Amino acid sequence: MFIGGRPIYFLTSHRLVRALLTGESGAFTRGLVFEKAAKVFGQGLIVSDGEQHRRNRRLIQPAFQQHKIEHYVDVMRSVVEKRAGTWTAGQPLKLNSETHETAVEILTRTLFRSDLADRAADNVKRAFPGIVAGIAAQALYPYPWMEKLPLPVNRRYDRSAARFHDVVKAVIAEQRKNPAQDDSLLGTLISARDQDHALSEAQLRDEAVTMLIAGAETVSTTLAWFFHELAHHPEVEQRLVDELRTRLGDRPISFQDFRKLPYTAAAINEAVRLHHPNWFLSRRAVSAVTLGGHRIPAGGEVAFSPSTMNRDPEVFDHPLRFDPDRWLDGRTDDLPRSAYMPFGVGKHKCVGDTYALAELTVSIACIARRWTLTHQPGSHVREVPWTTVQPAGLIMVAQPRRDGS
Ligand code: HEM
Repeated sequence: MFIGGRPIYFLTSHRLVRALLTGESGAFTRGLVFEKAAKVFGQGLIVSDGEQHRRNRRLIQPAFQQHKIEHYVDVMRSVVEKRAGTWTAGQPLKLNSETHETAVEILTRTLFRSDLADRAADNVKRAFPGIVAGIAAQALYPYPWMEKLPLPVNRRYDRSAARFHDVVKAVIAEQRKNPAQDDSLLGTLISARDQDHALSEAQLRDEAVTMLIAGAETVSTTLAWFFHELAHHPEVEQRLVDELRTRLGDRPISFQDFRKLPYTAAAINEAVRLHHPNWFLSRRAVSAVTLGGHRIPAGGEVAFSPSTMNRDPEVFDHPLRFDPDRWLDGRTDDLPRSAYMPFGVGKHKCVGDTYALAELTVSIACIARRWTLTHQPGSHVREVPWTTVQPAGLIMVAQPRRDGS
């Protein structure tokens, strides 16, 4: 395929994608998609490469250790319960907006110190739409000079990115004054040291912005698709709610409960498979390389689509069917390692994978025990590839769940 006259080598084989991501096939850097987003991500993990990436990744990883996630789970639960507590019976909900606002709120409240999170959350939410539209539009421009045109989408992107950076910078300055006793994600990044190397102020800003954007878009769309599927599969919903009720009773969910919820975990895994948020990821060849029998020149762009790979009929039977049991009844036990890589592999594997699964589990447990969500009559849901694959037109109606239903 071609974008802006530039050839893109599109991989459809999961084995080749694994070889690409693990470096087995030769050396690759981040490539087109990520470079386009550097205006907002700066040199954050998702954009950087080489020694800088390796060093920063080592410093950032501890912020996602289990004991940290256990603490974030309490924050996640209180945010979701508060948000779902504002819904009223029969209220139509633009579900993707609901899940997005909730995800942004969770990220700001886990990332920033609690006394600074409120103001930051409001400003971050306001800047988000302009950033998301800007990233998506500029990634699709056929020619780089189009980014400089005074188009409304470009101007709004610049303004929103500047606002986003200012908010994050102000919080960092505040939190750096008093790093002791700071158990927020940013606090962990501020205190992180590796042979006396610490993250600079600009690096802290880039990493915080990266977490906010990479973390909110992915989880929120997955969650919206999850409830879309649940509404179409009442038998799955019933088993899920039964499991949540039997294993949790009326008590609030904690990190320790996760392993007691195998059916919930399988349903989440199935939603991530069927509705993977990333439809287009890329790399660039450092030097000429042969991949799947094709020669890719130095500088050649190579792309792949997790959304499409996860629907490969050679890997998954009835790939378009939402079927959590496929993860429980042995059908997927012998999949090759490369066949299902929802969080990627290799040095750029998702740093927030455990965080993401925790957030999905907590959100589902809090919402599904309290509400039944059904599609608003007449609503027509479509997949729209944007920064993630969006569920356009997803309007759902909330009804309080009755005992036994
Ligand atoms: C359902 C949720 C999520 C999915 C499916 C997902 C998926 C992925 C994938 C496939 C990659 C690798 C991209 C590549 O190789 O080019 C990635 C990277 C990344 N993700 Fe996630 N992600 C999710 C949630 C999150 C969350 C919640 C955060 C942060 C709190 C996060 C932060 C990142 C970062 C920073 C990277 C870049 C890591 C690096 O390059 O070292 N993600 N994610």
